[in-house]
Amino acid sequence: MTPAARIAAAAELLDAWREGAPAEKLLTTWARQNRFAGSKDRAAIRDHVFDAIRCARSFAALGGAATGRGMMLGALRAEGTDPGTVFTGEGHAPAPLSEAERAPMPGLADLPEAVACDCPEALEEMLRDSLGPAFRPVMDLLRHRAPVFLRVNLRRSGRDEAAAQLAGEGIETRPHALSPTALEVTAGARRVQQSRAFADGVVELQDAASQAVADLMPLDAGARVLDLCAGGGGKTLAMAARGTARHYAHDAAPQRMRDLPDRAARAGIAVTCLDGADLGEAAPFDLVLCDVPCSGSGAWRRSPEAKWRTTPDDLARLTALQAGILDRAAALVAPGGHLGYATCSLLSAENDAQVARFLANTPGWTEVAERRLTPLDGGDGFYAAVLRRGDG
Ligand SMILES: C[S@@+](CC[C@H](N)C(=O)[O-])C[C@H]1O[C@@H](n2cnc3c(N)ncnc32)[C@H](O)[C@@H]1O
Repeated sequence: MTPAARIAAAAELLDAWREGAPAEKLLTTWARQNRFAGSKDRAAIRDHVFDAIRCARSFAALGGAATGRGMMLGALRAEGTDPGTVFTGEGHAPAPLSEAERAPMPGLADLPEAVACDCPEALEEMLRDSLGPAFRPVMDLLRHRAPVFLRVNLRRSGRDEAAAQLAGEGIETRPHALSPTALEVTAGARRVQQSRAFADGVVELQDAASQAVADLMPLDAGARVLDLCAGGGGKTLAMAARGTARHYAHDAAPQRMRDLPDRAARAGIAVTCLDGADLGEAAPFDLVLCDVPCSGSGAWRRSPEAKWRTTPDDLARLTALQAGILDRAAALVAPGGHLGYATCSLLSAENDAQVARFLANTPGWTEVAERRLTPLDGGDGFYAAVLRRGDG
């Protein structure tokens, strides 16, 4: 496919996305229906679609229309390409520009701030309140792709040795300050999952800020640790690689943990998965981590659709769910033990306000650590707090 044909395909997919279809599903269906497209075409179209979703508001404004065509026009203008050189109507290129589309359009600097930085209207006030002076730089970063990070499994290798092994497989990395286990991939990211280092459990794909959250959790030798919202087990594996605690994982949707046994085996780690009925019997734990469901606003670079589709009602549902999980988790912690609370959200309502509510309503608990990370720190936005239960 020519570059212009890829843009035409992306514009059509973006129209369907604007109607509410999930981008991933649209891309899969498109690939199935257009078998002539090679892997490079599919990757380029995917990049166009996700880049445009990250910047949906500004690209539509720069392109003069909230349509797939408008967004791709805006994308070209944002990168300084004259859209007339692509929208030619030749071959499979998009139809030539209309007179209105050829008229001078505003530049990014002329747009209102919230449009220029692709802030969702529904959450603008909350984001401004939560981020304060970091609002604009954080929102600007969320318009771009996220870096790829690896977590080095210190049970298998040191960070420098892992970097050298990866370099031998054509994957260039550099250490990242967010965690002693974090490597940022600077070249060869697409090779990671086929690499020997990955197959042997030397490295896992994990955002550096997610690693920093796991680092914050207190793990004494022999401690019983429950990851209450384990999902795929990213935090469980990161914690378990650190020491000699005993690790348990649970998720309200157990199918989300289906890959955890294989990932744990690859990493040389023992994790016991518990269903809801087993939890009470296995309690109490010395540490319970609740990495709760949230808006995902800290990870909008990776999952940009949520930026436009999260409503204030969704947020109200999420904060109620988070409060319930925190209360339930607290009951599973042994006296003198710890409760970890984590989100990948930038919003106070899901973060410090949630912890403040818990502390105000639950006597006998104190906060012993807190970390707020935004993409300005390099990784995704994350919040983590560690609370200690009194001995009494
Ligand atoms: C943010 S994800 C966890 C990500 C995971 N800890 C990781 O690092 O890969 C939140 C998880 O919480 C689970 N969840 C939702 N409600 C829950 C509940 N009431 N109790 C336990 N888990 C719940 C979801 O199924 C989801 O897998």
